[in-house]
Amino acid sequence: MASSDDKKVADLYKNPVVKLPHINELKEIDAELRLKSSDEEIEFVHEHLKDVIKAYQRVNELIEPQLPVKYPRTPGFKADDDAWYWKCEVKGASTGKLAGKTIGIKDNVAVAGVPMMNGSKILEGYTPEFDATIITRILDEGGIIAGKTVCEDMCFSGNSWTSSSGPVKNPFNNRLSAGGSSSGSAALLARKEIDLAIGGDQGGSIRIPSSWCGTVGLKPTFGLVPYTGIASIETTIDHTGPMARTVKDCALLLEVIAGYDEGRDPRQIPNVEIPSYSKLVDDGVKGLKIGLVKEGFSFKQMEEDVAKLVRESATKLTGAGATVEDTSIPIHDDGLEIWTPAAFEGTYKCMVQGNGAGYHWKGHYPTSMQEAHARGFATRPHDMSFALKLVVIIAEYISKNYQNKFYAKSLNLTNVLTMAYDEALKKYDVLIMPTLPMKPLPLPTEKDDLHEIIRLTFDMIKNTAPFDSTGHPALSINAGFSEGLPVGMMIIGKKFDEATVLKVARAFEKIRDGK
Ligand SMILES: NC(=O)c1ccccc1
Repeated sequence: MASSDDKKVADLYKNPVVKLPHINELKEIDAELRLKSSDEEIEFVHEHLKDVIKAYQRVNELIEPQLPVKYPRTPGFKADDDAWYWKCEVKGASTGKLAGKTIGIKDNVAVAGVPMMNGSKILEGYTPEFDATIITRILDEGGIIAGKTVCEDMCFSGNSWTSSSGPVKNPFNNRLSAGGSSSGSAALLARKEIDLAIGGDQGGSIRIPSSWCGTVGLKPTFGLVPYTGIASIETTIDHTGPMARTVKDCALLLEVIAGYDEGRDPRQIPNVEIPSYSKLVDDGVKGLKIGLVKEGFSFKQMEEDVAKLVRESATKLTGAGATVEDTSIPIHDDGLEIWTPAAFEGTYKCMVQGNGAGYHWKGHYPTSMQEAHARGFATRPHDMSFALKLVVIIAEYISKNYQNKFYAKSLNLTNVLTMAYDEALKKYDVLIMPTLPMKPLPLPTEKDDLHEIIRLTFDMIKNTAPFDSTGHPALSINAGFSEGLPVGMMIIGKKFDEATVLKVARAFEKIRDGK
C-alpha cells in the first residue's frame, strides 16, 4: 500500500507547484552564476531539489491568512473621465465618523472586487480579492467608497500625464497638470465630486497634486497609517494618507485610518497613541514657534511669486499668536540627492523586481497583487511609462556596476538628514516652506522633447522628497493664488505630531478664508 509520503511524491510529478527541471537547466544556472560546481555536486542538487519542492508543495497546500472583506459589494463600472479610473459604491457600517461621506481611493490601493491598474497597463485586468487595511477602517466608520481615482503609471511621476488612461487635467486650467501621482484624488476633491480621498506619497505624490489643485493633503509620519494591501514602490519611502478640501476633514480621515495593523506592515511601530485629530484642529497656535526653512525658499526652480506668497502666508500666523522666524537647515539642499539612490534602486528592486512588494520584511504580503505585477512585468514591460523605463534602465546599470553601496549610503545619510530636521524641530513646533517651487506645470504636449517631458515629470520634488526619506509628517495647504493658479504651503512637524501640523494648517485656513 502506498504511504501518504509516496502520494506526495506522486503529486510532485503529476501536478508540481514547482517543476523539477532537467539537470541541464541547473548546469546553466551554475555557469551563469560562475559557481563551477562539479557534475557530482549538480547531480546532488538536482536530487535535493525534490525535497525542497516538497516544502513548496506543502506551502502551496496550506491556506494563507487573508485580509478581511467585511462588507458586500458589486464591482461598479469603468468611468469615462480623466480623473476616475473606476466608479463604484461600496458602503460600510451604517454609522460612524465618516457616515455618508464619499471617498475616492487612489488606484494603488486594493479594494476587493473592484478592478485596479495603478495607472499602468502592467496591472490592467487585475482585481484584488482583499481590502487594504485602510479600506476596512474607512468602511467600519461608515465611509462610502465612491471609486478608484486615476494615478500616474505605477505612481512614478509628479505630473499627471503618464497614466495609461490618459492625462488628468488641472481643475483650474485644462492645459496644466493636476500634479501627481495621486492626480485623480486631488482633482476630484477640487471638482467637489468627492468629500475625501486617499493618496500615496513616495516623493511627493500626495502633496504635489494637493498643491496644484488647491486642496489639503497630508503625508503622515512614516508608519502612522498602515500600508497593508497597497502597491509598494520602495518599503523605506512608502506612505499613504488623507486628502480633503478642509483641514478638519483631512484630520477626520487621518483619525480613521491611522494606527497599528498588528504587525502586517513592517513600516509601523506598535503602541503609537492616536489622538482625536479632528477635535484638536481648532485649538489654535498661540505660543507655537514656526521656522521658515531658508533653503526651501530659494533654489533653481523656485518662482518668486510662490516664495513670496508662502512667506507672507506663514507670517500671517503671527496674528494668531505664533512666532514666525527664518531658520537654516543647510542639509535640506542635499535632501533630494540623498533620496535619489533609495528611490531609483529601491523602486527597481522592490516594485519592479519585487513585484510591488519586495523581500526581506515580516508582515502581510499581497500575494495576488504580486502575481499580477509579475505577469505584467514579464509580458508587457514595454508598456511602462517612459518615466519608469528611465528609472529601470538607470537602476539596472547602477546596481550591476556598483551593487547596492549607494543605496546603503543613501539610507545612512537619510539618518543624518533626519537628525537635522529633528534638531530644528526641537527649536520649532513646525517648519514651513513652499510645497513646490512652482505653480502648476503644463501637461506635456507633442511639441515637447524628452528633456522637457522629464523636466515636467520630476522637476517639482526638491522640497517634498526629503520628507519621504526621513518620514516626518508634511501637509500641503493652499496658501492662495498667483496668476489665478493655486500655490501650496508645506507644514512639516515632529514625527507622530500630526496634531500640531493640523492645528497650524487649520489656523492658517481660518486666516486665509477670513472665518
Ligand atoms: N510616488 C511619488 O511620490 C513620486 C513623486 C514624484 C516622482 C516619483 C515618485
